[in-house]
Amino acid sequence: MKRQFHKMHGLGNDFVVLDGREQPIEMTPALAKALADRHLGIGCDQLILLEPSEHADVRMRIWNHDGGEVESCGNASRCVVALTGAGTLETGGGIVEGGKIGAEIEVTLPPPHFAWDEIPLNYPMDTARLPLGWGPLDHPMALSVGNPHLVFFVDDAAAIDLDSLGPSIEHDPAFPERINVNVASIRDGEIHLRTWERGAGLTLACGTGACATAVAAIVRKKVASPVRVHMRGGELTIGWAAGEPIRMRGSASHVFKGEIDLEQFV
Ligand SMILES: N[C@H](CCC[C@H](N)C(=O)O)C(=O)O
Repeated sequence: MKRQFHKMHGLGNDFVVLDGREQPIEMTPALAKALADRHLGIGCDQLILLEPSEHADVRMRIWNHDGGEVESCGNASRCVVALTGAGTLETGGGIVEGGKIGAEIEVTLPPPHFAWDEIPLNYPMDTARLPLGWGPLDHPMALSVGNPHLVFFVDDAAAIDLDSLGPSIEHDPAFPERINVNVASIRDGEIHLRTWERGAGLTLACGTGACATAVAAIVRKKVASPVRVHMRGGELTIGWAAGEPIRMRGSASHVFKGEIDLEQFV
C-alpha cells in the first residue's frame, strides 16, 4: 500500500519521515534498512516513524541506516518539531521538548547520564576519562544523551582517519550496544566536530553528537555554555549546565514529499 513520506535533513544529516499516527505502519529492521538504502530505496541516514503517544504530542521512533532501532536523534527531533508543530516528542531516550525560535528550531534533551551502566559500558570504568585508546585517539569521555557517545578531544579533528578508526571503536567489545564516536577540536572557544555514527557511519552532522561533545567540553572546562558546534553540514548552538537538560538550536529542512509502496520491500 502506498504511503506518503517526507524527505528532510538537519544540517545534511538526512531522514525519511513516515507518519503512522492515523494509519499504523509496521516497521521492521529489514524495511527500515531497505527504505534507507541509497540505491534500492529512498535513501537516508535514519528512518523516522511517527506514532501516537500517551506521554507527548507524538512518539518518534528512529532506525539507523543499518536497520537498528535506537533511542535518540537530535537532528531528526528538530525536523519532527518543524514538520508537525509538536511541542513534546516521546523517544527511547526520554521526552524531548521543542519549539520554533525565529527560523530555527530549539529542542531540549533530558539531562545526560555519566554512569558506566547507563551509557552502557560492558564493565565499570572512569567514564570521565576512559582508560582506553585506539591509535591516535585515547582517554575519551563516555556519556549518554539518550544514546551512547564517546567524545575524543584532539588538536585537529580533520586530520583523524575516522573512516578507518570509527568502525573498530563503534564495535569494540567495551560497548555492548555499540557507540557513536565523536572527534572534536576546540578553536576560539568553539567546537569543530566530526562524528562516526553508530549504524550510519560518517554523517554531515550529528545532533546528539554535538550535544554529547558540548557537555564533555563544558565538563572538562574547555568551553563555556552556550557553545557553537561546527560540523561539515553546518552549525548548532548547544547550552548546558550540570544537572540540567541539554538545549540544542539549529535548522531543520524539508526537501520534498513523495509516496512509496512499502509492500515492494517485504
Ligand atoms: N546514530 C545514532 C542515532 C542518530 C543520531 C544522529 N543522527 C543525531 O542527529 O543525533 C545512534 O545510533 O545512536
